Amino acid sequence: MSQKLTEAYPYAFTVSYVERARQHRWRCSDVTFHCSEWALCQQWVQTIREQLTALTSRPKHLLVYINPYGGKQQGKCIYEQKVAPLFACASISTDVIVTEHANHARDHLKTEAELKKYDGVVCVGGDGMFSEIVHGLVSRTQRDNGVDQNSPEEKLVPCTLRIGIIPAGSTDCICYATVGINDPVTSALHVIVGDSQPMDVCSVHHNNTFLRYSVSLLGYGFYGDVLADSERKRWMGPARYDFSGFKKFLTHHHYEGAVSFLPATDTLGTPRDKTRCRAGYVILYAYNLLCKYEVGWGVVRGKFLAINAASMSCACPRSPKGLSPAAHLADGTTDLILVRKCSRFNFLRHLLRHTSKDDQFDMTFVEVHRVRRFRFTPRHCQNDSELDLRENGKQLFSQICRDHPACSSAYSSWNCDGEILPHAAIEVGVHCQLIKLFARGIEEQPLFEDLANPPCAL
Ligand SMILES: Nc1ncnc2c1ncn2[C@@H]1O[C@H](COP(=O)(O)OP(=O)(O)OP(=O)(O)O)[C@@H](O)[C@H]1O
Repeated sequence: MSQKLTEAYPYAFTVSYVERARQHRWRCSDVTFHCSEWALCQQWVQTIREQLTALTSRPKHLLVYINPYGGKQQGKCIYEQKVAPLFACASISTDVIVTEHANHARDHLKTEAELKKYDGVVCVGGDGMFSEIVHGLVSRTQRDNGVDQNSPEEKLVPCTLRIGIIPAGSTDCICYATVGINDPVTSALHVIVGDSQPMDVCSVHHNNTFLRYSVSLLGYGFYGDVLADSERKRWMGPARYDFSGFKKFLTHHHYEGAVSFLPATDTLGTPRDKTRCRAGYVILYAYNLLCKYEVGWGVVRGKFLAINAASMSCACPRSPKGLSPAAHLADGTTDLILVRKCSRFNFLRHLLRHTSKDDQFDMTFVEVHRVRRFRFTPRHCQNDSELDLRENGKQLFSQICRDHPACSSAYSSWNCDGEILPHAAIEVGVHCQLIKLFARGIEEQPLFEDLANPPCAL
């Protein structure tokens, strides 16, 4: 500003606001206003502050957990350099806990954390860290409300606190699927403006015992085998996923069993829709309303190369379409994808379609159902007690099975959001909108960005 103007307008204040950049990235920008009178300047500042304070959706106190070992071990640095200054600028106060061991955040949330003090919980880390927060928060909410998590039929109580993810992991799939990019500044800005994205959570039980929650992928067969194999090759770093994927593709194991499922009604669309779950997608009908239209359980028996349940698209930078491109984040359903035994060539065609425009479900050996609940029972050894694949029993059991001609590779493992489950026989129920994220879903890229997206002050 020229000196003349500065003399005429000596008082100034600066407003920080969110600006949209390319590929769903958000950035913080500033604009400075100049006034001729001090009183007028003060009036503006006070009015803007009052308006911002009146926005109840914006968090004022946050509990932050940082995993210092996630991804490239940059969590602490990312938070301190990129996120903390933005929270300070937006007058958000924080209590920060740097985790000291795995499950530190989960256990702290479950038992000690004074949740009433906060408007939300933020995790700085990857999908594993997010899963810890979900388990801690959901378990705590059920305990506080006297709900028994071990009962598969129990209706779980939704969590009131929203969860923010500051991506600092290796894959950051959940962040990618709910924001459209894994960028710490963008995620921090979604927290600051108080976005809210509800999300479904699947509960996984075995024999009336709670095992885990899942928000993205439950995979038996191919994806379970790849995870189990890659866990034994941690020393290889991220390359282990490619190595184990290739190895398991060549091994080409199939698994026999029965999948029973409760289909969702067609009012919720189908997994083969061309529409995608985007920001602003609203569930028009409450879960209870839909229940009375449910048809009965279906059963599919056979030999499967893969059984996958995708509660979200599972899109990530490696597979931009994801496992189930039309899956919704918060409609109370999961997309059950059954890949029957087929030739290696056909399985490869199916896998390759995840990276192309072609429909990966348009193949005779693939079927997909949008469901609310499902169960899987492996063909061999259907007695539940025999299905305990916990480490101690696993070696002995697989030895017995290998010795039995019909039982060679009878069991795979379930990959539950990147964790291996100890049982093959499981029962899964989807809990509609059990948690909320500081996100808004992936925004459509508008044709005329300036008109469609008015700026939003911090
Ligand atoms: N202080 C800690 N020391 C060791 N492990 C930790 C600590 N804090 C958290 N963890 C565990 O580290 C695991 C991996 O962390 P995180 O998800 O943040 O990173 P990542 O695995 O690199 O990323 P992604 O899950 O996106 O692939 C989590 O399962 C979490 O339980």
